[in-house]
Amino acid sequence: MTDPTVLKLVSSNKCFQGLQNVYEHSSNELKCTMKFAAYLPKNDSQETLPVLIWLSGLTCTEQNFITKSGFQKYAQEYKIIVIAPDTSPRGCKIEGETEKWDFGEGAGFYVDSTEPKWARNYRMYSYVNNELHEVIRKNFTNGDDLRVSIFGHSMGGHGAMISFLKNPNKYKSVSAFSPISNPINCDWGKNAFTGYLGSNVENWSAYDSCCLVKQYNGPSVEILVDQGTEDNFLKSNQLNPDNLVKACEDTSSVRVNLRNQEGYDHSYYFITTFIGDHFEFHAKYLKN
Ligand SMILES: N[C@@H](CCC(=O)N[C@@H](CSC=O)C(=O)NCC(=O)O)C(=O)O
Repeated sequence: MTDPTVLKLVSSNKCFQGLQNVYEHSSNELKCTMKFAAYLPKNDSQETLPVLIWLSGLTCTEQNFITKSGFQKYAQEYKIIVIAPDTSPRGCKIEGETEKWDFGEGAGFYVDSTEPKWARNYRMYSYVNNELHEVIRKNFTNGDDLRVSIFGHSMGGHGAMISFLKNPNKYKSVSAFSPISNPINCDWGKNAFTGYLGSNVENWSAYDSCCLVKQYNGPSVEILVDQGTEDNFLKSNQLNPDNLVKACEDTSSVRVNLRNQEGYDHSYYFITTFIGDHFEFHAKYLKN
């Protein structure tokens, strides 16, 4: 086994005084080489900075968020390290892995697969919530306790929500852009969960935010969700944010602040418009 915390620097670009870096490392969870992006704000103090993990959507790599969202301005302003991993293992030579854009490579759905064909490599849930935390602790902090929050877009917005709801002790806050809110009830989710988790739908609820809010036992939380009203994936019932709002009505400990943003679509033009609000939201929790 190689040490996943040993990083190779792939690229480094100065951006808003800090550095936008991309690293490569050998993942034990995914059994392949993975890339992830790390924005490191300029930090003249000795203080360990808090961390925000971004999870991207279907078809993305570690590049989409860092090249399209313009988040670096806010990461430097609030002095928050931002980590953006790839969305699946790559190059595992699994038959059919690259045939579809919404399953396999680029579409790990942030679950730990149980179906034998995928179970060895497709473990994005454990990669994000365990291995990546170890990598961050060893490389980007002074050994201090981690202060980490999590957010994401679409498949990654849902990945952020389930990561938080299953690990309230690991994260300070959570937010999402256009999340696939109820995957067990939409075509993308049904297809991916059948492939990764098998056809027994009872096994799917462990990775569905609408089911998880009902079992949530952490401290009271508010999830910030931004959703564009002109989002084609909203119109084709892949996202279903109202199901999440409804699921939260039955619990007192999870509240969703769903902001329907008039005229915006599913793209990074939407994300870049509201990314500053999400940094302001997370900074409140990370700095306390
Ligand atoms: N190829 C697809 C569209 C794929 C797409 O829109 N992906 C979104 C995330 S969708 C949910 O997870 C995305 O973030 N794309 C990357 C980008 O840079 O925009 C199609 O043709 O419909």
